Amino acid sequence: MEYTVIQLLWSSASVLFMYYLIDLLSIRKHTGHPLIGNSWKIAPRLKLNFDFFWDGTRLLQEGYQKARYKSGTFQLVRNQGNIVILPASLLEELSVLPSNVASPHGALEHDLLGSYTGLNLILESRIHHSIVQRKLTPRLSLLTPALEAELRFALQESFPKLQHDNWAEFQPYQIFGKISARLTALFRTIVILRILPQWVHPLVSVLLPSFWRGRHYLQQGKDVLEPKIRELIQEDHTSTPDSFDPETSNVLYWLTESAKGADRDPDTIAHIEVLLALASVHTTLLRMVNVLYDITASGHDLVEELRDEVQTVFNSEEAWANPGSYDRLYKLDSVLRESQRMSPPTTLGMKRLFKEDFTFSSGLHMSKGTYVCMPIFAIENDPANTSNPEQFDGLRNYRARCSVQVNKRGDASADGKEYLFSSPGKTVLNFGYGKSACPGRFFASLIIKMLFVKLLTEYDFQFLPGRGRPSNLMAHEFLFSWPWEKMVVRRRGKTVPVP
Ligand code: HEM
Repeated sequence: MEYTVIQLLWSSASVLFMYYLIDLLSIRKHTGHPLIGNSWKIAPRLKLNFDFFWDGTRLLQEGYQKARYKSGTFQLVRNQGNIVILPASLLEELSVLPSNVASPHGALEHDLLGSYTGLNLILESRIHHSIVQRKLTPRLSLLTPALEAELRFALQESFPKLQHDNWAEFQPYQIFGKISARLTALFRTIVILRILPQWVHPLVSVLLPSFWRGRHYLQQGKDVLEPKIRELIQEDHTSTPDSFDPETSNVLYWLTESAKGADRDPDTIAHIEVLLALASVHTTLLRMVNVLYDITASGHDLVEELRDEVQTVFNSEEAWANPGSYDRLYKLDSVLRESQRMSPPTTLGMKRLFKEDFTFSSGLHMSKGTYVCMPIFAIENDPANTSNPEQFDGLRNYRARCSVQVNKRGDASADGKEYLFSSPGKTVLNFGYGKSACPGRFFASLIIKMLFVKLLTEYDFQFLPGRGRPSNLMAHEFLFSWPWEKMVVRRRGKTVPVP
């Protein structure tokens, strides 16, 4: 009996040792790209993954600084496999590679642990991208009045008992994220699973409450949406592109209308609708919370400057009736972009999975199956690209935009558009770059501005006594705001008449 136990222990130890050796070999699989953060040469993947989880931003900065003067690439280790970080000089070439060579969705599915979170559907369908690009964005001005009404209602519900001059505690994340709170359960599953080795995912995922909550919300979403989708499929409607109809101007309607072939199925359409909410809600919520923190931390002068801008732009009933007025809030737009520079949803971007071998024009070779990305936070916050990067300067982009207009007066194309929140640039990659850049960025820009027009004109905000700007939390490359952080708010006495 004792002999059997010892034998069992030896066998288990041998299996673990073999696993460790194989793992160690696989860690060094992309020769030619230096491993960053690997002070201990025989560190197991679990430790290297944990280092990245805990200290990712610093490791990426370190790799970026070292790589700039060497081959330009470096490598980090995750449980899901190694990632190769490419230099910014390859941006143009990478961004035009077709998805059968370097797939953004292959990388995203890999990243978000698709099979455990239900996000693998993005690989099978492209409809979520085209809906936002072709149906939502062209209709933004038609949708603006309805969005304003929705926002007014939501704010009334959230801050119901505020009196002028009475400060009240509130939780920005909870209020801004009422609708999104349920879906963040999917994100929690991703973060927890990514700490653990890949082979334990099938077991651990089913033990995570967030996994079941995510599944439950996905199922709940589907249960609510499916009967309506079935009805829409049967009725075979077409929406009117140039007028707003509260019944038909919505994503569900557009999805049903556009879905063809295998996509034209209630389960698939409902799944896509829920995933779209996930793509949009978490990212916009993070921006709303962080812009409020950044504006409050900047102090009275910035707040007043933004209020003056709102007053100047929305100076008449016609201005309020014109959805394009939000596009003229250049100072607020600048704050949004600056806030996203300092606290982006992720510090890595331009993620691609190579589907076949490929050699860049520089001679850099990528073998099939290589996961690549760019250190977008490190690139944007390099002093060579942004002066005083550690300082939040809300009007930085506004001034840059104005100076382009002044210096290139007479050149109609020099409108400084490249400094707008929704404009990706070679060193500003938070929305991606090129043809696969986020199609929802114009919508995000509009709704965040709408919210801040209301907040700035109708409310005053402060941090709790003795507290400064709340810090964000980082896990791997992802940024999170503490959901229960509190601030104080009061209703303003004198307000711009907001409809
Ligand atoms: C501040 C808010 C947002 C940020 C920072 C953001 C960021 C991103 C990024 C980095 C990508 C990947 C681009 C690439 O592969 O190069 C992306 C894709 C996408 N985003 Fe956004 N996004 C935001 C808001 C939204 C909103 C509001 C919507 C929907 C209305 C949306 C819908 C999408 C869709 C459909 C994709 C494409 C996914 C795919 O191709 O599979 N996003 N976004």
